[in-house]
Amino acid sequence: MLQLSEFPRMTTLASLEHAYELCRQITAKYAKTFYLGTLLMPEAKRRAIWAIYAWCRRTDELVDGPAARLTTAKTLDEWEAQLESAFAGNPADDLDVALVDTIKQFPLDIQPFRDMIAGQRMDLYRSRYETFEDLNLYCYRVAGTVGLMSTVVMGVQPPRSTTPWDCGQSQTTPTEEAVALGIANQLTNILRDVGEDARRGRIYLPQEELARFNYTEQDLMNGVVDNRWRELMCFQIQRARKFYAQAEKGINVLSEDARWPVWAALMLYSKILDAIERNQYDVFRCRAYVPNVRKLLCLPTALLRAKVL
Ligand SMILES: CC(C)=CCC/C(C)=C/CC/C(C)=C/CC/C(C)=C/[C@@H]1[C@@H](COP(=O)(O)OP(=O)(O)O)[C@]1(C)CC/C=C(\C)CC/C=C(\C)CCC=C(C)C
Ligand SMILES: Nc1ncnc2c1ncn2[C@@H]1O[C@H](COP(=O)(O)OP(=O)(O)OP(=O)(O)O)[C@@H](O)[C@H]1O
Ligand SMILES: [Mn+2]
Repeated sequence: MLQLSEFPRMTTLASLEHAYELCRQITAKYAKTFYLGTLLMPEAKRRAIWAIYAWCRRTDELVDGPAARLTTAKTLDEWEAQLESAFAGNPADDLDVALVDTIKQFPLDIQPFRDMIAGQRMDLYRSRYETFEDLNLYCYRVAGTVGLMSTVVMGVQPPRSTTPWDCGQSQTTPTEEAVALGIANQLTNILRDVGEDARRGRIYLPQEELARFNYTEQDLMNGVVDNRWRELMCFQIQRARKFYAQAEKGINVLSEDARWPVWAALMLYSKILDAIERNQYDVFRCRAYVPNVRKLLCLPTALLRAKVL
């Protein structure tokens, strides 16, 4: 379990190489889309993203994984204490060895990590969201934060269009765009998993919006796909796309070597929305996914966008 031991450590921790390898394996296993993106990055950044991914995944698993029913507020407090230790340079386990190294290599701020834990706390106590404002806060916490963490690792660089006399000016980090991509991804994830989540008692779609489209919780539980549902989904998809569009504007401010992976991740994840439309919004009976060939076919376009946009 994730409990911090009160006793001095008796076992030795993994080597740095092994710790990063474990993080790589977790990313490759759980997130094919993001893993593909990380393979397009230089080694040092890629390893750091794997370490962050492994930490985010572990945080998510506490409330979403197979042992989630054992998770209490205290578990999350202990997890936060373990995070504080990592930021103080003390790894509590093998995966933390990589995280501690990543924290040394990149100027990461602890706040987005804390905010993500706060997002998982919401999942522990909350299963309904009244307005989009409420849902937006949840999305910032569980996913916008990933954008903030990743941006620090990827770094910024002035866009190519910058005139020579601008050189040397400090580049502002595209914080809002990074958060927007996290939110876009999370909204996509919510739309794809609507049926699965409802069966687990969680409804992320704002209550206010269900009511506006005259679609009830009971309809959701029964997987009703009719005009009310299609119009509701169409509205949700348009909103997610606005967040993707906002995120796109920040990509050319990132370091050149990060632009291709981020374009790739953005394009691949947003294609899940296209898949939902192709399935005529029936997220209850058909899982919306992007086939591997389609993912690969996206890569040259993503590269082109990274080079010219
Ligand atoms: C290529 C790259 C830089 C990727 C970042 C990878 C990373 C560190 C991901 C962490 C994801 C994670 C485990 C988050 C925990 C909470 C959670 C589950 C969020 C959902 C992710 C989906 O993951 P999952 O594997 O569960 O998906 P499936 O359900 O299995 O399909 C989320 C949807 C959120 C993911 C959010 C991001 C990856 C943020 C992206 C933003 C950036 C990389 C910033 C880019 C910068 C600019 C300026 C645009
Ligand atoms: N190329 C595919 N062919 C057939 N089924 C697929 C394919 N991709 C995904 N699926 C189905 O969707 C499930 C999970 O897909 P999902 O889209 O979450 O992929 P993933 O591997 O978790 O990567 P990511 O979430 O990062 O896109 C698979 O277990 C499978 O049922
Ligand atoms: Mn997945």
